[in-house]
Amino acid sequence: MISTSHLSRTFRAPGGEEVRAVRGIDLSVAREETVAVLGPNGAGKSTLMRMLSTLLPPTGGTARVAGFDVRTQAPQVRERIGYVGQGHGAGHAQRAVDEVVTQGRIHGLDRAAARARAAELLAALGLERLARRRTQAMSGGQRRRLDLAIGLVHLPELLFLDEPTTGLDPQNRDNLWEHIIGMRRRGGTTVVFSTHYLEEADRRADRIVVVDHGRVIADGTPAQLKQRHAGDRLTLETADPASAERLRGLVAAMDGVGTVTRRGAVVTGRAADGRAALPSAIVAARDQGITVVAADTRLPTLDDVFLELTGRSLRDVGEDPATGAEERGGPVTGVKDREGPTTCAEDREGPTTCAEDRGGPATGVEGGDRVPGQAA
Ligand SMILES: Nc1ncnc2c1ncn2[C@@H]1O[C@H](COP(=O)(O)OP(=O)(O)OP(=O)(O)O)[C@@H](O)[C@H]1O
Repeated sequence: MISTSHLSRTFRAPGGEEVRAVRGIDLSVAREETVAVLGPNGAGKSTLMRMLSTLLPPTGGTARVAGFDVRTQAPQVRERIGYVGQGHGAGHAQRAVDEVVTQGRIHGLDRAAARARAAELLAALGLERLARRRTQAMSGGQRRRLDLAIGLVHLPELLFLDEPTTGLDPQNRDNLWEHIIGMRRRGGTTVVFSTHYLEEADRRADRIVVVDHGRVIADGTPAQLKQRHAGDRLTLETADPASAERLRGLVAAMDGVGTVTRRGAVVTGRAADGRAALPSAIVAARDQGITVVAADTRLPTLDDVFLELTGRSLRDVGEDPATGAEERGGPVTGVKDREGPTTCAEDREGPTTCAEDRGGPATGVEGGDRVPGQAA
């Protein structure tokens, strides 16, 4: 469904400085796969997805999406994909339901089908009661859900979702995923999404691609990545820091154990097989007269993988999914500052013309992050 070769994108910042946002990515995604793209802020995730969605022309390499070249066959690609970016896709003045119906009509649905589909989506995303509200009077989280309805209206073969659940409360996250899973089941939709919520990637993705500094640094199923890059976690607690320091030395010398650290009276380490290493560590401690007061081994999490790969924890840059974000009110769903001013003449029924100040001319709705009139 997606195949890229050395795909690259370099931006030229106003001072002439080159920003190599994506540096030669080779990626393939099979039909019906759900792939999460993870990476720290500024890693190149959005740039990659925007190139694959034809919103941004690559400056190097090639990409084929749904069988077509993103550079030379953009209209064919657009007919087959849905893209929900980080900016708002909805306009300002229309009522929510009309936004979705209009987009459905652009994609070739007749009025009745577009209305039926809009009603289904608004219900699935918890917007039923807001269907007649004007978008400018909706909260950030409500608009985010409307953006998703707009991106899903034409049942695309391939769906790109750039941080789709940022700004949604836990219930709406679940509603959204239930809807996506239903689409997948019914129509075999392929899904590529980025997220800062590792737990979401772990739970929803068949495969995870970790991007950093514009390159793919890991690619595999969640289980493979945990196995390859993290190893089991060992934790042993002693009665005091001095004995913990002695225990740290013992554990570090054990076969199949690495990265052993101590904090206070607690020693932690990585083990290829935690269940085998834990009893050995306890026996080694006992033989040296060290009392272990608590011991534990657990499977690695994606956070461990991420830390191992990038030296950073995604918890530092993402938000806690459990807290929900609608009430926070921050511009989590807005277009990022660095996008700078984008001039777009938006004509909802016709083609959209945009001039992107830094990235050269684009044919997409840059500011609104909507793939324009695919089926027009
Ligand atoms: N239009 C632009 N002009 C100049 N630099 C840009 C532009 N768009 C993106 N960049 C730069 O390219 C790099 C990759 O940005 P990108 O938005 O792809 O990262 P990301 O992984 O999606 O980050 P985030 O998690 O914060 O959304 C960053 O250094 C960013 O500042």
